[in-house]
Amino acid sequence: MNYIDSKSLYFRYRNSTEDVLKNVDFNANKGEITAIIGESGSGKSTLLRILAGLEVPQKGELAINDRVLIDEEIFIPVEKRGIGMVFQDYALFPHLSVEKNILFGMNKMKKESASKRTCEVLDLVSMKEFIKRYPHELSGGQQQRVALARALAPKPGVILLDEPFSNLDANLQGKIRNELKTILKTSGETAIFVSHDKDDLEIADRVVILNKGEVIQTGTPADIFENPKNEYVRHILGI
Ligand SMILES: Nc1ncnc2c1ncn2[C@@H]1O[C@H](COP(=O)(O)OP(=O)(O)OP(=O)(O)O)[C@@H](O)[C@H]1O
Repeated sequence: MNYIDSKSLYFRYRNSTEDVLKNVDFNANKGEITAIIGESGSGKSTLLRILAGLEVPQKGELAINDRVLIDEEIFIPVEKRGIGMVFQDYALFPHLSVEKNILFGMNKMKKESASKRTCEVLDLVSMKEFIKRYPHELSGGQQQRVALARALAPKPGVILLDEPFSNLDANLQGKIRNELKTILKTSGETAIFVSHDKDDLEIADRVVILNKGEVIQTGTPADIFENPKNEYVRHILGI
């Protein structure tokens, strides 16, 4: 069975008459990086929000590591899923230092272990010397790494990233992309990220292409580049 296993997800926003996700099956293997890619409005962020527990699908099933999070009877809310999240704007607490931002997510852990883990994750993202700084004293790329460290700190098993590269300038994007891959692979987390940029696919083990709320194609980046299913996929890949 897949580490993340979802079946027939349907989702519609409350004030809308249209399904934003239609019959979406989404799977991911343990320790792999999956990219969700598609045009603006195709439902990428909505799918990520459903995996996180921030939105409730009208229909469908979701299990992570054999634990049912959504089915006809069960809905496990966001705070009980233990999933790490990194949002577009990094969402660091501005009034807390880097250290306190990271400790925040480990409030149930013993102080000593939490401090040790904070150093460990800051080391992983090469930000150890910034431990006492505040978010406004960091560049966009550094804030992104702190946000990543915060999400990784409790060892969540699954980490979700919404457009992790979109706020960085083009020069930085390539560098951070490769760093992110190394960090995620070192941590062993199963990672899902949303993107609209085909260049981001180079760090993915698997790709899921969405169009108008439907999964059009899934596979390794090489598979998809070699055998694009239709014109839409070609368009997304820029080929
Ligand atoms: N809160 C909301 N209420 C109603 N409709 C919404 C809401 N949020 C998003 N939508 C609609 O749902 C659809 C999918 O949105 P979503 O944000 O998931 O797309 P996306 O692929 O992530 O887009 P982008 O690349 O622009 O971020 C869009 O048509 C959008 O207008």
